[in-house]
Amino acid sequence: MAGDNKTPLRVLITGAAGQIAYSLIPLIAKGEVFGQNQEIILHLLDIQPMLGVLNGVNMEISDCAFPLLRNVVPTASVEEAFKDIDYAFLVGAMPRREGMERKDLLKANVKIFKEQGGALDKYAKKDVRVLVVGNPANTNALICSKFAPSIPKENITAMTRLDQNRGMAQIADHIKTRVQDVRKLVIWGNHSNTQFPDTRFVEVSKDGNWVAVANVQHDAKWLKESLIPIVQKRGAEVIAARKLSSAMSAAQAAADHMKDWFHGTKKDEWVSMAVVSKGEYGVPEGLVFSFPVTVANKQWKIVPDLALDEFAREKIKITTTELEEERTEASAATAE
Ligand SMILES: NC(=O)c1ccc[n+]([C@@H]2O[C@H](COP(=O)([O-])OP(=O)(O)OC[C@H]3O[C@@H](n4cnc5c(N)ncnc54)[C@H](O)[C@@H]3O)[C@@H](O)[C@H]2O)c1
Ligand SMILES: O=C(O)CC[C@H](O)C(=O)O
Repeated sequence: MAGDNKTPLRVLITGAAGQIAYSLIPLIAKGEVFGQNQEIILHLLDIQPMLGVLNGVNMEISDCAFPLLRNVVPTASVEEAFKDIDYAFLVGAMPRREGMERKDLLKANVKIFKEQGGALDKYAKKDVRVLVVGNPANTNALICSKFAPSIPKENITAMTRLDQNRGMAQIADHIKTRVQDVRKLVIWGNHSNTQFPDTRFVEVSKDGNWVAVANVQHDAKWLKESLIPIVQKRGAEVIAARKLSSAMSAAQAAADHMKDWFHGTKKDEWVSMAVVSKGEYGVPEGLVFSFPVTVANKQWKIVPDLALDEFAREKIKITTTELEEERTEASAATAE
């Protein structure tokens, strides 16, 4: 039976009246993140002017009759939203629209994450695990963590899983296989167009064995050069086509990120998560940077000792520089 013998998890989604939340709520409520035996209490935060819309979303949640959903707390109160939460999806922030620069978002959005960092610190459980989705996600996570000193920095992560999923789907399509037969694509750095989708470790399942992509029929130049800008620019391409930021795929990626953090990664599987750097691979300490990780017992661990060639080092430097610049801008914006 759904939820047997388990205390319900309190799961917060911010930006709950928005596009991404609309796709994310059913994934969580159906047990696709925390499992089919785990009851959930959903905390749904949005801003006061959106409470009418949030009420409509809540009516639809009720009409879905989700067996695992014990309760819903729709609110515009930060205190009520963050109270005793176990997991948080911090989605609520302004998305970029056509014609806007990504940097336009930074000033407005980091202030939200300063406030929500404070709320995590004050109201959430001390072992709360947080995924920041709202852009600029890496730097928002850094700011959130700065204002939540009582929460372990390892517990505040940002999302680059959408970039990983995009890249894996592109590779599967290119070499004409199934996406589940591709693994170990690594996203390094920022969730932005400076990110480095690194295909050097990609493996493909062939006749029941995992083999290096180099050993299967593929176009090496496409894999090394063309895939990178395709993944880097995919978000902008979706905005141009939809006139709205990606939402269904972002929700799926958020669910994938949290599911792997909660349940752990499969043997020999790597996933990309933006996590606090302790200097790994020469990335300055404190930046929230996307690395390949494995997860066990709800703890992520950066995959160690991967060789970086000149090409990789150069790409990692570009995205590192952008994140350092964002950190400086965000610190100034949140000091105001
Ligand atoms: N990391 C990623 O891969 C990724 C992918 C797609 C989108 N995003 C980002 O996710 C964010 C949300 O996108 P969306 O399409 O859902 O946007 P949306 O505009 O549809 O929804 C955002 C919601 O957040 C709410 N909000 C604003 N300020 C808030 C606050 N202080 N507290 C709580 N809620 C607040 C808004 O009222 C709105 O309902 C954007 O910043 C977008 O750029 C990130
Ligand atoms: O604003 C952007 O360029 C990207 C929006 C979103 O993060 C995505 O990757 O789809």
